[in-house]
Amino acid sequence: MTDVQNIERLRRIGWRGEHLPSGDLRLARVVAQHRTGYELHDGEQAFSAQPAGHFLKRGLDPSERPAVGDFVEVEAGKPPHIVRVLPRRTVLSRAAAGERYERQLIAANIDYVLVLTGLDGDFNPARIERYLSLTEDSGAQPVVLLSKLDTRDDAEELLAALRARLPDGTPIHAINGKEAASAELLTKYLQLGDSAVLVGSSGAGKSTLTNTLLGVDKMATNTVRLHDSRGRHTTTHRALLQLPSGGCLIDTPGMRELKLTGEENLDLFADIEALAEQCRFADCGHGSEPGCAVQAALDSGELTPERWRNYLKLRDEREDQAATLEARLRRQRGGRPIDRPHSPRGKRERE
Ligand SMILES: Nc1nc2c(ncn2[C@@H]2O[C@H](COP(=O)(O)OP(=O)(O)OP(=O)(O)O)[C@@H](O)[C@H]2O)c(=O)[nH]1
Ligand SMILES: [Zn+2]
Repeated sequence: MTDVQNIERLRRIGWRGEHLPSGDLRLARVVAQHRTGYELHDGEQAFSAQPAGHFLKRGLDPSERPAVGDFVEVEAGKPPHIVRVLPRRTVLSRAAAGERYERQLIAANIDYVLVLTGLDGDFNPARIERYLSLTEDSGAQPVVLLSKLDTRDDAEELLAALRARLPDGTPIHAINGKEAASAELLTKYLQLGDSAVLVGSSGAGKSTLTNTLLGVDKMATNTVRLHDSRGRHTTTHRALLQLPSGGCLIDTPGMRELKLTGEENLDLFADIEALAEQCRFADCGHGSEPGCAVQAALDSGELTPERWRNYLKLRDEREDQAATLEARLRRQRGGRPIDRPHSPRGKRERE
């Protein structure tokens, strides 16, 4: 049973609701997801749990299953069972890699998405924009982190270029993830009751930074290892850790593919969309049409070709994904998938 005291402890690991579970149910947070089940924490102790049968139903949208960061109701038993996922404050998701369209939850109930990129060969502003587009609908605040500040002398220039490229007000911090003093400035995002998820490609320095923030080599020594049926090691999928500063940090494994879900607005590129609105032709292809505002901005240098290319790439991907999502939803509703009608092309002059 979860009582008022337990609620206070849960607040220390990010719980914001007023909800008290009924009867014998207990409230807990999902801290890790393994192939064989979940690891939960109730603010006092960790314990393992299995999802109730209804979460395993075929065809269930994966986003309806418990994910790291979720607050869940648990029924006592051996093992305990997760019976309900409580409404999420925020949620970060992506489309899973692979043929089939599937929305995959990265983390739930997070306040900040820490987008980590190394200032070494990993540095790639287009990838940062991709991460920021995914973050846009999450409800959480993105924070851009650049690690490996110690590895280059021209970091200031890279930073200035990135600041100019990203929307005003996007927090950007460059750090040496190996040094506590350098990572210290991140504790403002990691106070008691705060939750943050750390994302970035493999090798960006996520584990290094996590260890530095923990102050001990916890990831290396405390990584839960499970044997799968073939006897190989499988490490935890994702894990939520409480840091000395009080906040909870969700570390994610490097994600090779980060597809948009199709629901993004691409707010990051609102200025480009506004530009395109000013072209003489409503359906301007932004090639060699007369009166093209995009070409004019490219010519004047107001818009850089890299940013324009990345916008087109993300926009096309979003559109493809949105069409796939629509078809999938239609199939789920029992209807036949219908191709989206193509809009008639041809030049129409704006009124
Ligand atoms: N010089 C320097 N090296 C760093 C820094 N951060 C990480 N590294 C190094 O970069 C390499 C990769 O770091 P990891 O922390 O393992 O990267 P990761 O993001 O956890 O990678 P995955 O576990 O594959 O997702 C390691 O050799 C780290 O020592 C930094 O700020 N400065
Ligand atoms: Zn145009």
